Amino acid sequence: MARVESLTTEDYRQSLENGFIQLVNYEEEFNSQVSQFIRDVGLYNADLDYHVVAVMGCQSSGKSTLLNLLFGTQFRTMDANTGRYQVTQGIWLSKDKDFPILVLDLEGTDSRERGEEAASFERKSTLFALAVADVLIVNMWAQDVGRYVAANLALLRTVLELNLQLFQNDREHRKTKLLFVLRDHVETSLDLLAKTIRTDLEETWKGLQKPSQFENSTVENFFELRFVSLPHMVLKPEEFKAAVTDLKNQFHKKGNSPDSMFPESYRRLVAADGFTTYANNIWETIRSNKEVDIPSQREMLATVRCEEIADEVYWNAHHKFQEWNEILDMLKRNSKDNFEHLKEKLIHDLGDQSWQVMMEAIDAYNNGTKRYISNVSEAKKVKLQERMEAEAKELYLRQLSLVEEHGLLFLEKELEHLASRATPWLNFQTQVSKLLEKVWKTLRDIASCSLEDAKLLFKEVRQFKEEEFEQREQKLVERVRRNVVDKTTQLFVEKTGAKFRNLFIATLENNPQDIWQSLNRPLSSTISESLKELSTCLNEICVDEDVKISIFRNTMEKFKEEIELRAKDLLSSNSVTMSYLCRKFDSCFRKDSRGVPRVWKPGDDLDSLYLDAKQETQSLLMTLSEAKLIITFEENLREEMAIENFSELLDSLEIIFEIFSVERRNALEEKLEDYAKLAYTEAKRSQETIHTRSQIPGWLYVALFVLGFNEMKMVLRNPLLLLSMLLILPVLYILVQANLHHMLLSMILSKMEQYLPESFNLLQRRMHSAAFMETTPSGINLQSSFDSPIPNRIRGNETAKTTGIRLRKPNHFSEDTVTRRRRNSAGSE
Ligand SMILES: Nc1nc2c(ncn2[C@@H]2O[C@H](COP(=O)(O)OP(=O)(O)OP(=O)(O)O)[C@@H](O)[C@H]2O)c(=O)[nH]1
Repeated sequence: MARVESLTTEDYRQSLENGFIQLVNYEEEFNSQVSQFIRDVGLYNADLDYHVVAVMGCQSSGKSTLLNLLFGTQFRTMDANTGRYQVTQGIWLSKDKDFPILVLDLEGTDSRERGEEAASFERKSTLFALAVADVLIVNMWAQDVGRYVAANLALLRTVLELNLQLFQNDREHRKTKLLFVLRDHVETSLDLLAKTIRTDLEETWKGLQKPSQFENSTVENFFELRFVSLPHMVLKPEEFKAAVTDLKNQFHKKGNSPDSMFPESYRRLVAADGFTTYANNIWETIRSNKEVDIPSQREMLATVRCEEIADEVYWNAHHKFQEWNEILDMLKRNSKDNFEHLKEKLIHDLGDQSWQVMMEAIDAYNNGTKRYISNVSEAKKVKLQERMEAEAKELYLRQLSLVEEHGLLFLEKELEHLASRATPWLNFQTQVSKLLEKVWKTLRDIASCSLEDAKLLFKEVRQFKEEEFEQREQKLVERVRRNVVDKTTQLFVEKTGAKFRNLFIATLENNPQDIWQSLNRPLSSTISESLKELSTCLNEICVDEDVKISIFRNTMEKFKEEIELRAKDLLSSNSVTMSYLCRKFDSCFRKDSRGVPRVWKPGDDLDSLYLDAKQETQSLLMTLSEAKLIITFEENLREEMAIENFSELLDSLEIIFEIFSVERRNALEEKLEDYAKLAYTEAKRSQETIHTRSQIPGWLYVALFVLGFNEMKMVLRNPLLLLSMLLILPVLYILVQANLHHMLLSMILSKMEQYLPESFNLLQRRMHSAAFMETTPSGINLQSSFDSPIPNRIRGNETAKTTGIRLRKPNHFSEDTVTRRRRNSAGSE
């Protein structure tokens, strides 16, 4: 892990204001804010269009002063009045005031402050400067040249040695410009000084142990040597200034001229945005005393930077994907939205748009990584593309899933609505096709891409989702179709059951004895009709042929069950069953062969009729106990139902089931027995009553006439009563002529049966009372042997006057006597 330092915000702000920042501090830590500094000084996007200059030399040799003058930087310099001391510690970074030049100010090589560590830091900082800088300024006092100052010779040896180590594996052999700036130049010609330094360098180079491939190489193979002298800054300030200006101009000269300070071939090929990473890696390698391998460092840089750039462009794309994801989240949350609304809110052309976002990211990546090792950047690009594609596919799939889920919900709701209709089969398949078309259209519209690349990218996802939707949609439709089939079948079963019930009731009423045989034909035609209609409905529901056959099979079974259920239900109540049995018994016993109610005459053979009727009724009970129906189908029915291939399906259908258990049948028989006995008793009594009526003596009629004479007179005198009599008498006459008077009489008598004895008692009482009455003008004397007549009362006299009858009641006439006589009268009857 790299050791890094980080400035406080205030320190960083101050650094930025000053225009320089400490790249490596005294403790050899790399500053993590260098990258931000490069951004803030506007060099981050310079790509390769920038240069790096580093200066090295002895402490307090005017390095910072020179850099400030050449590049307009503001490195701190020593104040001569306070004595010589180390100003620059570590490595400092600044940028040319006007040009894309990064300037590195290195700590003095012979630092007193560092003591024994100075040599070590000198090697590290030199190695670092050689690795990153196109131009390395070697700052020397002119008078030290050729004087074999130990510090200078050591410095040159270090430079050569480290450069060899650094670039030994670099096939490109990027040269470094070594610019010797000879300060306080006074007398010796520059050429002579330069020659001296060159000789020193060559000698040192010869003395170096070189790898075999560089055995015959020279210093010039690795360095371009350039020499500049500056006059004494204090003694010849004007000349110094002019020389500095001249040098400054050389640094700022544009183009690739031979005298240019920054030839193209010297570039370190590190894009500005990767400088910090590169510099950090180099420094960390140096600091940890590992061998710095420039090619691998470049590869490492490419790896790091390509990854950084890939990340950067990925996040840009990701943010766009995220925006779309949020739209989908919102749509998912608002699941109440109906399907039409959903379609409006969905992201249209998501496939194309995602592809464009990815392409923009790839373009940005290509642009950002074009300066890095191509195989590294290509490898990273593949990964970036895969990452974005995965996200785009997920997003695309999410949207299709949303359409799928909402589409299925919509379909389910609409299909349930179709199924819930009173006639669910009606246009079922047509409606289903319309609904499916609607959902499929939305799905396809949303999935569609116009860009060929996008089509290709999302092809698999689209296929997967369409297949999944197809399966789910089919499952749903089949489920609802099954419901509709069940409902339709049930409706037909119930309809057929209801028809059977009516037929059953009608047959029970009319022809109960042959009930099952009588039902066969109408029931066969009812079932055939139902099957035909069901077949038509199934066609509307669009049921497969083989499914249809199984539906017919099931329906036949259901028909059987329904018929059994209906028949049992109809006869489930004993009272209902008894009503049919009683009716049967009555039709045999109480009615004659023409169905006319019998009037029991004395000569009728009640016993035989009773036994026959009972047998007939028991036979009906036996018939009703077990249903035996045989349904036969017409030949052309299979053809009409288009199931010719299933000849066995519409063979005759036998429906056999038990209606009454043995226990229930026994119970019914008992009830029937009771009913028959009662009917027999009634009939017997009725027969006896009629027999009694035929024995009424003739004098009774005379008595009735005499007693009713006054009433007759009253009728004849009253026009209203007379008119009523005139209406009633013809009716009575017709009844007598039609021989219905017996029946009427029988009915009246049977109803009045209980009152007859009382009537006779009353009549006898009247007759006895008549014995106490005076003889009427008509000459009839009803006076009896009673001794004491009833005392005349005003009301009695009045009544006698009105009716012409005078009532006389004996004193000893008591209730006991009436009762005794009623009993006698009833006994004689
Ligand atoms: N004689 C002379 N003095 C100079 C020249 N340039 C700078 N100085 C002075 O030398 C002293 C040191 O200058 P700096 O620029 O701080 O030297 P430095 O090499 O950067 O010092 P460190 O960073 O401490 O290594 C200052 O007092 C400068 O004024 C020059 O060309 N000639």
